[in-house]
Amino acid sequence: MSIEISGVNKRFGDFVALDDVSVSIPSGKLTALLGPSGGGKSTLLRIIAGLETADSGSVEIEGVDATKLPPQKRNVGFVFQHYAAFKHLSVRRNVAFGLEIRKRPRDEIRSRVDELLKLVHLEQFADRLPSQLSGGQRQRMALARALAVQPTVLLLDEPFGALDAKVRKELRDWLRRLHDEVHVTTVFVTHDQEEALEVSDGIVVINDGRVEQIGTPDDLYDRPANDFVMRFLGPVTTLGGRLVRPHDLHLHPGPAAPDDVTGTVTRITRIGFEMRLEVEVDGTPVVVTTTRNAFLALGVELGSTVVVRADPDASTHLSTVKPTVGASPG
Ligand SMILES: Nc1ncnc2c1ncn2[C@@H]1O[C@H](COP(=O)(O)OP(=O)(O)OP(=O)(O)O)[C@@H](O)[C@H]1O
Repeated sequence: MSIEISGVNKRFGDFVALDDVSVSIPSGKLTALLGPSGGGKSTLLRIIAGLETADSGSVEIEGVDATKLPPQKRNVGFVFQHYAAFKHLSVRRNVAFGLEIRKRPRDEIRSRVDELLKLVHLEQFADRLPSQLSGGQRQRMALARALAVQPTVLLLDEPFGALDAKVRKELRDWLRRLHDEVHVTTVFVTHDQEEALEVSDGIVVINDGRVEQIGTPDDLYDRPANDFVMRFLGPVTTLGGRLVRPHDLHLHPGPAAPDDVTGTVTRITRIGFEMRLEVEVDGTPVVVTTTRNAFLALGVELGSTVVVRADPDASTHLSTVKPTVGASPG
């Protein structure tokens, strides 16, 4: 294990930001800290970086007790959402900065920076100023700069948070490919479940200062530990007091077997290749998503009576809150 966080507590005044957090983050992997805003993700990342100190507990990085080490002695690279570049320095000089202050030989700096600019696909922009780059290019420059000094650990705090959806998605694919090339232990903070599911090897779900679950994207999606994780990781709907994913529900034309749940189709929406149907069951709307072909084969329309059945392999959770209209999130 590369980063061992044990029993970390952090308060800001009376407010408990982290409550007895213990997490093992494996070497060479891309790990997401995922959770809602204010849950404590950034605080945990900053404690790993040494930018914040824990009230109690310890942080070990590659076998070294880093709990009391200042940030510069932890050998971590850091990239924030709003990256502070040196405005008057070229992209090349920005990337070279860490190597220059470490007084590395000029030739070494040049070849290392060339290599990094190639890695982040910014070779042709080496002589531009940061202001002449797009937001996505600037974040790539920030990553190159953080990687320049060969950190043991790369820490990214919502690195693509300020970018528009399309660029975010491109950069997320790019980060995954970059990681497959360099394999540096990387921890990144995100509140976007899709980003975490798509990019990471492992996910730590953090909410209200506590770890809700740790696992692979598949573990979390298919076997959520509780209804919070189930809700946070993808769309859910409620059927018979249990949370279930709308795509794990199937509709069948009647008549029903004795145990079947029947309802009336009250809404039909087409979302791209998918169909989203609301079926009112005992006065509560249940959301079912299906493919367009399956929908057409079913031959239902508004007002049709249908049977709603959950896939026998579906993961479900007892709902601890009152059913709400529609699926959430997404
Ligand atoms: N320096 C500070 N002083 C006081 N409160 C703080 C400080 N830093 C963070 N907090 C509080 O601690 C809580 C956790 O903040 P943190 O930034 O870790 O959350 P987060 O999960 O990263 O959320 P976000 O995605 O919004 O950044 C928040 O309620 C925040 O207001």
